[in-house]
Amino acid sequence: MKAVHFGAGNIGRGFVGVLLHAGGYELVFSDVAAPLVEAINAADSYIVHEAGAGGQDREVTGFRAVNSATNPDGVAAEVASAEVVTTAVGPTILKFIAPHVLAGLHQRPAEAQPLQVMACENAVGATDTLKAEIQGLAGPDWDQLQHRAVFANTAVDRIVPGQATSIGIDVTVEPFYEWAIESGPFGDELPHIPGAHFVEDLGPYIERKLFTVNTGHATAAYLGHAAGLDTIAAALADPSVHAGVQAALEETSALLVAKHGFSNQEMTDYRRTILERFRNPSLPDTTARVGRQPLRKLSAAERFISPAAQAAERGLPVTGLLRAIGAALQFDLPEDDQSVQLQQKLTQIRSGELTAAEFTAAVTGLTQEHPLFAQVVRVVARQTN
Ligand SMILES: NC(=O)c1ccc[n+]([C@@H]2O[C@H](COP(=O)([O-])OP(=O)(O)OC[C@H]3O[C@@H](n4cnc5c(N)ncnc54)[C@H](O)[C@@H]3O)[C@@H](O)[C@H]2O)c1
Ligand SMILES: O=P(O)(O)OC[C@@H](O)[C@@H](O)[C@H](O)[C@H](O)CO
Repeated sequence: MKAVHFGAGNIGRGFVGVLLHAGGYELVFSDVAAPLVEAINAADSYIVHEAGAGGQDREVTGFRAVNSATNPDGVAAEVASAEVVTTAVGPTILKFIAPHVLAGLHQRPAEAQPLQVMACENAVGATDTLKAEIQGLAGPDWDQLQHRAVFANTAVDRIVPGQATSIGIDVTVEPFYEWAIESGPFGDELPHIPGAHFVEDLGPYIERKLFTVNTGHATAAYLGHAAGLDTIAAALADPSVHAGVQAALEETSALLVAKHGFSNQEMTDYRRTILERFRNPSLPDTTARVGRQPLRKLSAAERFISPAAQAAERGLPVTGLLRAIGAALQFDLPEDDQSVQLQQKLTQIRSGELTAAEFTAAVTGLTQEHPLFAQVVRVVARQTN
């Protein structure tokens, strides 16, 4: 059995790769970073260090890497003969993966078992996004190709911070992980991934993950950064940041209870576990990494606006989420392109070239009629006065 995994970065090697290896798949990483591809091909094994209570070292073997920028034909051939394709590249990169999967489907024998495709990104319906990109590129050929693959959405959870270059392709991760995968698309042929759990309805799982782990994480990052703190652990040790994270998460929990029927106790326990994970002293994680790409994080389907919009529609409180959104606007990091773009837009508001309402509509996708719109406009106006 072979799995092609796009994106040999932190979560690719430290989570998806290690579980696919444990499931018995031969691993083919595909990436565009030439030094990384070379380093993977120069190694016979790498170690995933689980840092923290109960953590173990796990060895991954049986892998190689193909550079999709310089060898797209090689990647297509690997996809054509694989059982599984996974991605961990970031939701905005999926459109660049689509041509490679499509080329592989073209070459795949029509009688082969359908390729099992799963995008492992922090986004609702990431595999659907990838499928739509592939289908769009295929055009009329899709009628004939669509039977050659099945597409399942997933929710992945494991904190994998930025890695020290000194450890090569080894990866330091937290011991905790969760991988929930939609079962329906596979019929009786589930992929063999030990530790993953297959669920009929992924909706509650992905929203609970994105609106708790990622909302809490991003709130800690933005409030922490605004307070001049560089690590997530330091941010959570600050009473004001901690209170801000608690407030935002109590609001998203209230939404998840109302929408998906989780119990209050379940959500209290889930939040407690997550805060302990964020504080893991063995896992240095930075406000820069967790806050990366603030424009993505402030977009409509993401960890702040989506839960806040849904809460506002139900008349639930959003004060904590609005404070987090205000802190996100202060994320000013020259090495992060989206932070630079965000600060440029805020400068345009200060100079009168853009209004707070125009900014809110463009960045969050909210319309003027939405019950959250005016509240976000006020936050933006406060940050730019
Ligand atoms: N790190 C985490 O804690 C974590 C946890 C859960 C989910 N995720 C999600 O996993 C995804 C990846 O995050 P990460 O932290 O591993 O990032 P990362 O930057 O460490 O890894 C991304 C990799 O994708 C590669 N890449 C970029 N463009 C590519 C392309 N066109 N083709 C192939 N490879 C390409 C990059 O070179 C890099 O190696 C994101 O969607 C993230 O939200 C991350
Ligand atoms: O990867 P992002 O940029 O969507 O979010 C940053 C972190 O919150 C994220 O990578 C978490 O570490 C991860 O989602 C934990 O499962």
